Amino acid sequence: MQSADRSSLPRSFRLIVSGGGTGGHTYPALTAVRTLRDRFAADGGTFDVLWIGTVEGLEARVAPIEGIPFATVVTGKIRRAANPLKMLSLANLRDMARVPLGIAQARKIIRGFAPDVVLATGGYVAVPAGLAARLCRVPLVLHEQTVRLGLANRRLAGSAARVAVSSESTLPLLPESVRSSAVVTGNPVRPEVLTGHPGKAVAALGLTGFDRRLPTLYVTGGAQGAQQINAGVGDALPWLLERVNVIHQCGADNVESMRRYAAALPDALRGRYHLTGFVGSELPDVLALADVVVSRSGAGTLAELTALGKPAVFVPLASSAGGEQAHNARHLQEAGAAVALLGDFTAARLCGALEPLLADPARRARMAQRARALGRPDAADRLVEVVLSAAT
Ligand SMILES: CC(=O)N[C@H]1[C@@H](OP(=O)(O)OP(=O)(O)OC[C@H]2O[C@@H](n3ccc(=O)[nH]c3=O)[C@H](O)[C@@H]2O)O[C@H](CO)[C@@H](O)[C@@H]1O
Repeated sequence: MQSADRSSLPRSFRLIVSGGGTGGHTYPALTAVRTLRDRFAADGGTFDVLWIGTVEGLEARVAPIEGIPFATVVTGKIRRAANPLKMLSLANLRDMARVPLGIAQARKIIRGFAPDVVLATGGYVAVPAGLAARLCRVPLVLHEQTVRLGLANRRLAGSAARVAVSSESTLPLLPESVRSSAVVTGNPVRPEVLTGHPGKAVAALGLTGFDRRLPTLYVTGGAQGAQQINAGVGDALPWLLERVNVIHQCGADNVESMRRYAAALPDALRGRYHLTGFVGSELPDVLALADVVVSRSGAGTLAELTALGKPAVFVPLASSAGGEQAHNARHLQEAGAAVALLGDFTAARLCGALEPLLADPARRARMAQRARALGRPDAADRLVEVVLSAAT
């Protein structure tokens, strides 16, 4: 894939970025900030940035680690319901009432910082920040990770100067008024995710019991872990560990319950199983070590696995907005880039999907190649071009 054409940079640029809650919204924002920072540093220009997030979102932990100044606003979590009347629950009404306060807080922050552009990457916090950008007449750029616009971006689309989307298939789904300003950038992936080293994962995680003659499977349920995947993998462990080493990211709250599966394993197999709540800075190395991945099909994970070219078995979260994860998984399956386990998930179905992949390295290689063809390693460059071009 061709890399994005680079425009010449202004002498200085001030950006407010807002988005977060989960990794899916936080990491694209972080990657865009880092990309701009690097480009201005290389060019000798000045780049100032401020992140507007919530106290409880992942962004509140990520921004300080990266040295990004961080300001908080309150916001409301709007809970979806099939019946519109149920949207008027007490919790929703209380949360909706918090949005105007969040807008007022964000407006004050934007006035004080005077950014050239506000970039919003979704999540509840993006709503007050995006609406305040419009009130302050600052150009607003939206980035959407998923195929269908998320709730926050749907609310903000009418206020945006530019909308950056991750997939061509999003374009026909956009409101007509937004389509003309939309650009397909892809979903930015943190660069370090692409440069992991298998040997470092072995050393960092102490995988001394792994049998290096066998392939390695990485199981991930997203940052919180997925109980559905955990139960299926737990039941399948004796079968799996005869054929593959397993790194299982199960969510911090699920480690104790998963330990009982490990305890029941024969001694000969136990060393091939590594259980962890969350994979932190060693994620790139774990991905590099993995020959096959079993995962939820959230947009962030998908962007990473396609950029790397990893054969995957997806177990979509059935309750994701508009069935978005099932749509993602199906899309990759149709391209021959993954297997999608839609509907009931059982250990037997998981083993059935994995068996041909574990047994046949050539089959894995073909799937990896098709996955890589869907990856967009230059998405961050493309997104920052859109951000820079939105400045008036
Ligand atoms: C439950 C829900 O609403 N999920 C949505 C959420 O996904 P969510 O943020 O939960 O999941 P994503 O797959 O988008 O991103 C997860 C990110 O966390 C990282 N990670 C995960 C586990 C771990 O141990 N360490 C780690 O670093 C992954 O590598 C990835 O970068 O936002 C996505 C993007 O809008 C949507 O597509 C998902 O449907």
